[in-house]
Amino acid sequence: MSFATVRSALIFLHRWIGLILAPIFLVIIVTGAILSFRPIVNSGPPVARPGSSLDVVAFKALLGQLEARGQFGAVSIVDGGRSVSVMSQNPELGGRWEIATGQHTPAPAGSIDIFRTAEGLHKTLLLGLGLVVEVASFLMLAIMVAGPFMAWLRFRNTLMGWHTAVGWCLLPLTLTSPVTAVMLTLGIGVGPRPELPRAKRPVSISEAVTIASRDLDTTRLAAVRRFRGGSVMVQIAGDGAGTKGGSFVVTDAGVTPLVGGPNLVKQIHEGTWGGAWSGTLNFVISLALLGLTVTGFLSWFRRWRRDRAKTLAPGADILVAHASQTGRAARLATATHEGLIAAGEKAAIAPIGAVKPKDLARFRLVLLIASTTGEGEIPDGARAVAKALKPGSLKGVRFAVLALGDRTYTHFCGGGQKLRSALLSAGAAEAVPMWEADGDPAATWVSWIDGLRAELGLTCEVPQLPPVSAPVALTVAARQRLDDPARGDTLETWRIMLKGADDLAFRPGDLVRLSPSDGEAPRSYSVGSSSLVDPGHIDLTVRLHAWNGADGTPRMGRVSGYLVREALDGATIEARLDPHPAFNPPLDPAWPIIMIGAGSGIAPFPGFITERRASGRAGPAWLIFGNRHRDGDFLWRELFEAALRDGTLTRMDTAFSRDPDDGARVQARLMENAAAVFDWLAEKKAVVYICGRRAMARGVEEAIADILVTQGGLKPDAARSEVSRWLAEGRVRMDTFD
Ligand SMILES: Cc1cc2nc3c(=O)[nH]c(=O)nc-3n(C[C@H](O)[C@H](O)[C@H](O)COP(=O)(O)O)c2cc1C
Repeated sequence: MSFATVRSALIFLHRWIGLILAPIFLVIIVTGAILSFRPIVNSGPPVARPGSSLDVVAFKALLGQLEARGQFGAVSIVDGGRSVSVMSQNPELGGRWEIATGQHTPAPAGSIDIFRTAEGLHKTLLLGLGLVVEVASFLMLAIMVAGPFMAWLRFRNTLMGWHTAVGWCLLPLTLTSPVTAVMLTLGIGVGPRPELPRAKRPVSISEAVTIASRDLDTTRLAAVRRFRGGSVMVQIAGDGAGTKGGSFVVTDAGVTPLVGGPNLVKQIHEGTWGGAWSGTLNFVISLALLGLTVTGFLSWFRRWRRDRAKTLAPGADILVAHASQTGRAARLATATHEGLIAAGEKAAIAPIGAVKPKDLARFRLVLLIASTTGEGEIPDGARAVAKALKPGSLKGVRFAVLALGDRTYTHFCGGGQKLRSALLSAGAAEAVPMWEADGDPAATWVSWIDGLRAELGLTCEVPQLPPVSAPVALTVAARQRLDDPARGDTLETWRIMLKGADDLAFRPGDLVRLSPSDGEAPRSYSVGSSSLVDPGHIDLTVRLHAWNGADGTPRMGRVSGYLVREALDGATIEARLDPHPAFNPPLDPAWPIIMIGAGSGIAPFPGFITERRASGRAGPAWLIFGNRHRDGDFLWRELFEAALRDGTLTRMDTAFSRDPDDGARVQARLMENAAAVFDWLAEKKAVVYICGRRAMARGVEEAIADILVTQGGLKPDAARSEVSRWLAEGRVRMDTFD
């Protein structure tokens, strides 16, 4: 059995035992805290009554009267021997009695002996449930011992952070209470009980005083109370001058001194071994235990509430799901959902990657709009879905797919096809055949909805769709080589600044799509500027795609070759400007972000920085950039260094894979800074933007999952599905290319 398996079993037990027994733990801990005051309150000098003596005859007469009236459990001599304090539930007996006159001062109405009540609750829950308390002590000890195996000690100012820190740092202290409780239950360290003479019949308190008078100086009587097996315990006070007091057990057969050294385990448990200060220590322990119970419960409750909030619209029976890379499928799904709701259907909407398979199975109909990315691949946020669906898990679910694609790619609508196969393998039934949209999907989408209405009897109002992307004519306004060719093996990369005829609306991360006239696949370039700062210019970072053909002749990518070699200053470029909301920076510039870019994947981030700086209230931002050489291709170096100086960037790390003194890639930089990355992810709730080659993005995704394992204590599977969920929900965003 691996450590991870043991650990997850411990986590499970810790959580569920803690939760189920929380009410009992709370009773035991709170009453323990109250009882810890007993040694503090009672820490005066030991019972001794110098000089005074009790009028035993009058005392016995009073006892006789009291016994005639009813039951009572204990009597103590107070007021220098002039009065007795009687403990009884019966208000006619409880309170003070003057011995000489027999005058009764009842205990104030409603008064309860707080320590006795607390003790009753602490030991038996006041319901005779001593066994439950004993079992709870064992389980409390077990979950406390399991605690440190669940998370390493790290200080974080969160509920769980405090829970872990208190659990770790005060462990030796907090363990004392349950350990001594368990020892007392098991009789460890308790020592043999004194042999007591057997009582033939129970004795009353007054009888016991009479029997005790034969052997003991009862004028120094301090207290008398009922004891085990029908006996009575008598406490005799010392005289403060040599004659010691003591406790004696009285039966009908005679008087036996209660001997035996102090029971250390009991004293530790009760905090009586050092008087007031050991009581105070016990109080601190109780507070720590209380803190652990409350913080543990509250963090579970918060997580439970968060998970519940994530449950898709509970009454819905139709799910409009989307798998979208650049936002089109998501926009169409939103419009579909709005149309269904407007027509009175009960529908929910979600990115399919964010829906758990068991939640998917809840819907009678799933309408999936899925695009394709890469070479016929499923969009990043939905990639995990295909793997997560188990055969047969979607029996009874019907689905319909609208696949978005572009026929200029080899694997037309490959993403939609793969997701369709995954749904079929999971046992879902296809309600209508899959539709495929080429290019702008608006018209196909409308026909698809018509088909759903006709074939499935769905009602759906089709809203007017805004155009997906706008054709624009852009002029090359300026060009600047970003790498340093003098360094040899850098990759030729250019900043190309484009200008529109009019002001344009765009955000960093949007895409400028260029379609070569010869039918080759279109290429999209990330916008590295923001119209919120300068609506007149679009900045691109373009790497020349160059290689040697089979015959050794140098070749160039159609689009990048055109941009870098042919479209010189003043040239006009026909393009489309595609919004890419999935890769725009957060609208709130104060939101923390981590930007990870490698090579020309840095393209959108100059725009992120510029937009956040212009807002005047940029939150924490961390850039991790990788390329070949620090000297040759640290793209946009001046801009980022200036951003570090002015605070727009909080932190910058670089990885130069071909520098002898570095050699690392961005993934390695993440792993080296795992604790900080975890802090940004888990505490700052940073959104992660990853831009670059697909392989790099996958490597970063794995590094993040590793960090959740090493820093967050997740199991590898759980960490991977957490990252998939983040991808689907937009906490981790990718803009990748091959
Ligand atoms: C980088 C990239 C790769 C693409 N690869 C394919 C592909 O292999 N097959 C295909 O049919 N469409 C492909 N497309 C086209 C998209 O699927 C299509 O534009 C779709 O409408 C985008 O929808 P989305 O915004 O929801 O991601 C690709 C688009 C981009 C930007």
